[in-house]
Amino acid sequence: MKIFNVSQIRALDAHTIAHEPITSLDLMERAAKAFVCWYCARFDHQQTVRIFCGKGNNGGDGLAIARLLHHKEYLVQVYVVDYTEQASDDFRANLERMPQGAPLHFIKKQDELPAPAPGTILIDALLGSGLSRPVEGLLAAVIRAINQSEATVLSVDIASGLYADQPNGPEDVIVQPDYTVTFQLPKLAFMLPQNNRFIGDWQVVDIGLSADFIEQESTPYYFTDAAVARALIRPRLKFSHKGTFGHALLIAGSYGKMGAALLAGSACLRSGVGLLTAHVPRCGYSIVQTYMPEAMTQVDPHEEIITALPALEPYSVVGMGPGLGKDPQTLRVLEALIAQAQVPLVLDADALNLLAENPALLQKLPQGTILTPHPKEFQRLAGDAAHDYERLALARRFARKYQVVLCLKGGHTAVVFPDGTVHFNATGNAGMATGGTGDVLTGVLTALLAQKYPAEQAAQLGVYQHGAAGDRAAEQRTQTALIASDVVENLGW
Ligand SMILES: NC(=O)C1=CN([C@@H]2O[C@H](COP(=O)(O)OP(=O)(O)OC[C@H]3O[C@@H](n4cnc5c(N)ncnc54)[C@H](O)[C@@H]3O)[C@@H](O)[C@H]2O)[C@@H](O)CC1
Ligand SMILES: [K+]
Repeated sequence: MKIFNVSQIRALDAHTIAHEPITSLDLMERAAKAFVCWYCARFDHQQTVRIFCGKGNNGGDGLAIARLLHHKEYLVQVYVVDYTEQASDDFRANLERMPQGAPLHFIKKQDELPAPAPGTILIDALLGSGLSRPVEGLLAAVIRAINQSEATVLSVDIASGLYADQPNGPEDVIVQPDYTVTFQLPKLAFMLPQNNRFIGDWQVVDIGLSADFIEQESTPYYFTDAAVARALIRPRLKFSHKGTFGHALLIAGSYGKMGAALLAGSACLRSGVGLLTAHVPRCGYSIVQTYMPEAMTQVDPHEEIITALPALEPYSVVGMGPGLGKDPQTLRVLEALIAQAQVPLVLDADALNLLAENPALLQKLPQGTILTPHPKEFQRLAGDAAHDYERLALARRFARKYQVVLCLKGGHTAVVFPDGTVHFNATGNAGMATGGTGDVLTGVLTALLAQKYPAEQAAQLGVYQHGAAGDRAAEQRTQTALIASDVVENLGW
């Protein structure tokens, strides 16, 4: 799925209106119906709905939603926030369509706001993607009141006050919804952690905007949902043998951190690899042999850390990083690996920290390398960013410059390709913010590269499946109780 900026969204609306063709008013009606369909599947007639409308097209949506819910005999109260003389044509048209007897109120001053009523649902249709400046005055007062109420808050298209494709200021007044129901395509703002409070649980509803336009319009931003991920999966053919699925080498672990090697190794085994060899310090020998009988174990000469690179000939991919530590001898191994590898690499955790401390190595990374930093590791690699939009720009430059695939881990992990395109991931949950889940991801990616998935697709599919396994694990155990080995147990596609 593509993610468009605001001017592309406007062009998409205009193209649909001109070429379907459809009037903008009918398109608004379609959007309102899609919202109402989503709403009626979740909320019953008992709950009063208060709909707050601005005077642009987002407000027009709100009026149309109010009319449709009123006809369905929901208990609707409509509040038009009358902060300006100007109003969009489709807002006016929907105001005229408002049925006689529908409870319609105009708010011109803050003291005309309704008193909070527990148990109501608030629909926020004040401002949508047309936001062009910080919210002030009466609108800001209404947004503050919405945020202070204890009601369930639903934003139409996007939270009022939130920019769809650029950073807000720290003082901006923005609705904090429980849900955002957005039209046709997700917005870039939904992908970024800094907007956490202003998104809620977001859902896309289809309003039939031009598929041709969406297909042809180019964008650097994409969303990897179930359909995209499914299309990436390669079937395991009947006459395949273990050689078909590659032989992975995993260099991981140190004294006290063998768990990281086990998590990465077991995830690799559960992700379809043909053969796995784990290269671990001597202290890890019986640990690995006992916990992962399916893996072969190669021991390092050193008791506690990795100090030697094994011969690379047998392997179709090398994963390095989980639980390594940053000993200078381990750095030598990373240098040798980067110099000698003729196969793709997955570098994670301390391998990334070693890279950050020795940036000359970045230039030498082999084609098809995948790096999997969390935000702190990325900061060490690429430097500071003032906000998430800047971090994203930094990530795109970094991936282009070093021709690597970057998995910037987070709520919607950003998989950045060497061409600078960004593929945000749909799956995963906050239960996965716990030690070891990153090691699991390293194992999954290593297995996919072993199976000859190109690095871009390995990263996109691996990140998706890792998150999907985490979602299944959270369903079984709750997010609170989820641990990294539950993610391994739930891998599989
Ligand atoms: N164009 C279309 O065909 C469709 C538009 N739709 C809706 O239309 C929305 C976009 O509508 P608009 O472009 O009319 O814009 P909005 O409804 O988001 O905003 C209305 C107007 O408010 C003004 N404004 C911007 N920032 C402001 C601020 N901080 N304080 C006060 N006023 C401010 C601007 O002049 C803007 O045009 C979408 O989010 C969506 O909800 C949907 O009906 C689907 C179809
Ligand atoms: K809104």
